[in-house]
Amino acid sequence: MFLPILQVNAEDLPAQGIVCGDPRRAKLIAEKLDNARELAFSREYRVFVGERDGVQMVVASHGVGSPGAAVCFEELIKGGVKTLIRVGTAGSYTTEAPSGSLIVSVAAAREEGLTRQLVPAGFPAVADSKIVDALYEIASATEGIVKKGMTVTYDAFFAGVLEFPHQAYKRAGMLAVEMEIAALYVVASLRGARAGAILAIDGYADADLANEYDPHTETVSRAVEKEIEVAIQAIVRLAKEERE
Ligand SMILES: O=P(O)(O)O[C@H]1O[C@H](CO)[C@@H](O)[C@H]1O
Ligand SMILES: O=c1cc[nH]c(=O)[nH]1
Repeated sequence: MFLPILQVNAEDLPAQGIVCGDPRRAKLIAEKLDNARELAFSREYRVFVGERDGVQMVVASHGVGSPGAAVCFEELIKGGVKTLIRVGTAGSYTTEAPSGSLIVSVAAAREEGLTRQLVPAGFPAVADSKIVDALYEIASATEGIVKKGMTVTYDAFFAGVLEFPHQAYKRAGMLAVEMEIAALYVVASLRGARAGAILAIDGYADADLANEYDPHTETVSRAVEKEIEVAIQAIVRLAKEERE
């Protein structure tokens, strides 16, 4: 089966993989695998396959925002991918998770437009608990701050004239905001796949992003490197558990 948007043959896809927003990050992840090869680079979707410790995995970029990302998730799952981990960046809601921290998302508030076109408002966007456990356990063995909790998926990045709901979500104890996890969790639930996500914090969500956003600092790069390795190891562990 040919997947027309990713421009990939389903036969080339293994049963598990990693997704991320940035096509350059997809290349960075693929470079950490053995026998990596690029399958396609169409629109924002750059797709590689490679392996670690005998476990094959796909690595695909999904771009910025839930609608485009959902197209990637849908086609990967249609192509036979059953386990997906998002490796992303996010703005923090708490001083306990400053820039460079890692967050494992157990569930996401559906503050985006895509999933309301797929499921009723009460449908939860939740991670697979085995993926959460694997990510959290592996990440906790690394140096630095690692937290596990709920995150928010929001469409708008730069503020307009309306208030963002960040203060309310902060008071409700949510950890961070990004733009695609709710889509990933809902699409995975609907299509019978399992998903999880790990995020590198690149600043505070209530900062003036138009002036202060910088995801390219040394601190963030180190956290992204770390979360990539955590996600690869989690994929290997989960695939090996499946085989047993
Ligand atoms: O680093 P990625 O995976 O792109 O994730 C975050 O960064 C982008 C915003 O700059 C959004 O896609 C957001 O979800
Ligand atoms: O969506 C995002 C991603 C990174 N940092 C943010 O503040 N927001």
